[in-house]
Amino acid sequence: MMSPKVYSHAESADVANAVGKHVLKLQNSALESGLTFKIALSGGSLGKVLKKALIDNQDIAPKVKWDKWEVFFSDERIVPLDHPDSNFGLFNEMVLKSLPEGTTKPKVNTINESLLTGQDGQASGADQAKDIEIAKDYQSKLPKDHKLDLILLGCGPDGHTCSLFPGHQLLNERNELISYISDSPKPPPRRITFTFPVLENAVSIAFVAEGEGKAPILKEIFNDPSSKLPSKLVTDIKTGVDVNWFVNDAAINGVDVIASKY
Ligand SMILES: O=C1O[C@H](COP(=O)(O)O)[C@@H](O)[C@H](O)[C@H]1O
Repeated sequence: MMSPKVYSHAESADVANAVGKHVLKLQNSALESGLTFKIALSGGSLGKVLKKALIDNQDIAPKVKWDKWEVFFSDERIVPLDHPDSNFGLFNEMVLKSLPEGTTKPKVNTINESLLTGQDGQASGADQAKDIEIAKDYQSKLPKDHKLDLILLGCGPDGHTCSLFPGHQLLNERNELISYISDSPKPPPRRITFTFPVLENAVSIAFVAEGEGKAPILKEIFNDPSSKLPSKLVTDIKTGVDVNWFVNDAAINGVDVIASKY
């Protein structure tokens, strides 16, 4: 089993710089042996980090080979793509819309909007059959070997990652690569998410977590070997995935972990 590496910096800009350098490293290594770089993104606070790392950082931005990227989402909310809750929408607003004119856009795999029900897809009387169809459709977009070069993850204050929540039955899902969830404790309730078989098959996984608000959950993840939090279970994946954490100093204050600079 590879042990997770933790990279910590005091400032947010330095965390973003470290994330950007890691993305470039994985991008370049993927393109040495293949035609595309397959990366999965998350929502939440990651959007701002991606903008700082891939758009604003002038050392990194010119080295991103957007035309060779194939983008997936580690989880997505069942809402239209321009809805404020959409993880694609966040990436679009923060990153895609900021790409310099003339840049060839990456191939971005979104949920199939035509399968949404109700005005915003979250209408009461939600259609479970449709959610299953949306998950299956998204699963069909994954690479055949369901191998992603890099999965960027967040860690919620409750320890959730992707849309895998503490104690939820989806933590045990082994048959589907993409599952739907209709009872997410964090709104919106209807989502789709990667399951463990996809996470376990990645080349590399990188968590990004910042702020003192994340310190209590990082304490549990790193100080309590018996923790069953989703982010802990992913950190401890034993299939040879290279797992890294990119944090700021405030997030690991009091956490029993040896961190280095990237
Ligand atoms: O709901 C979600 O939350 C997690 C964590 O978000 P953060 O803002 O605490 O970083 C995110 O990774 C996931 O993609 C999103 O759907």
